[in-house]
Amino acid sequence: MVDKIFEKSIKKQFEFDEDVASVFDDMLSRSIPFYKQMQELTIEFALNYLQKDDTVYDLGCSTASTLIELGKQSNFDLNLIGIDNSSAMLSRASKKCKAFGIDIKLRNEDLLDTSYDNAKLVISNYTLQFIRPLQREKLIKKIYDSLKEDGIFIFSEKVISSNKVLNKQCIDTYYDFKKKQGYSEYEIAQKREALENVLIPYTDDENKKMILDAGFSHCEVLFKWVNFATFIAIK
Ligand SMILES: C[S@@+](CC[C@H](N)C(=O)[O-])C[C@H]1O[C@@H](n2cnc3c(N)ncnc32)[C@H](O)[C@@H]1O
Ligand SMILES: O=C(O)C(=O)C[C@]1(C(=O)O)C=C[C@@H](O)C=C1
Repeated sequence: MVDKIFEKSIKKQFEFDEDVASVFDDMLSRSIPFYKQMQELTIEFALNYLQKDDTVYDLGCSTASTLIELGKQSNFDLNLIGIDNSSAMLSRASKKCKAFGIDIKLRNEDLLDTSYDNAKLVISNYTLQFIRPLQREKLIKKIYDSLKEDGIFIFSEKVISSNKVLNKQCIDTYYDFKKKQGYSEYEIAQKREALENVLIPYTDDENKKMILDAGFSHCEVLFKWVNFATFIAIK
């Protein structure tokens, strides 16, 4: 279904409810520049590290697109686990898993309250930005602790620049991208307002610092378009 959520006046903050879930795949493909390419890179790099029966978590898996694609592209069995606290997202994820015949354990849990064990790889694309900063640091530590010794964490985030002028240019360029994807100025403004204080982006350096502070030995940017970045961290 086509994303028309912000065509009408919205009075509440952004949430991953039934309305958003029903258009989510279209929303992501039109709101995140190079979303498909970022997902392909996530999978390509994931497969560099994975072996038969490894455990992979996708934190904030939404409709399970990434795990389904990973399951399709892997030549061996993996223990795939998707976690999300939106039942609307997970009911779509479950239908897609059945349709594609991919075995994924879907867990309806809050990322902050659950535990992850024996992970070889943790993926979290465009989800940490929705976790409050103090909780976010704790979550990263939990991810670090859950990873095996040679574990990998791949994550993507909307980012900001610490240079005010450049930051404004990045936001303008992003809104031009959205206009080219068919979103009106009104829809863009409405969504910006709904996301205020809900989506809290860090700079690239803040993301890297948070990762290294948690104990990871290495972190770098794998892919970046203006204000959207994919990082890889090595335990
Ligand atoms: C932008 S979407 C992620 C997109 C997805 N990773 C992908 O690449 O298709 C963010 C997801 O995180 C979930 N989420 C946000 N906060 C959460 C939390 N505290 N616990 C569990 N899931 C959460 C939302 O329900 C939503 O499905
Ligand atoms: O549309 C925006 O302004 C965005 O920031 C895109 C974004 C994201 O980065 O997660 C915001 C909310 C939706 O989950 C989909 C995409």
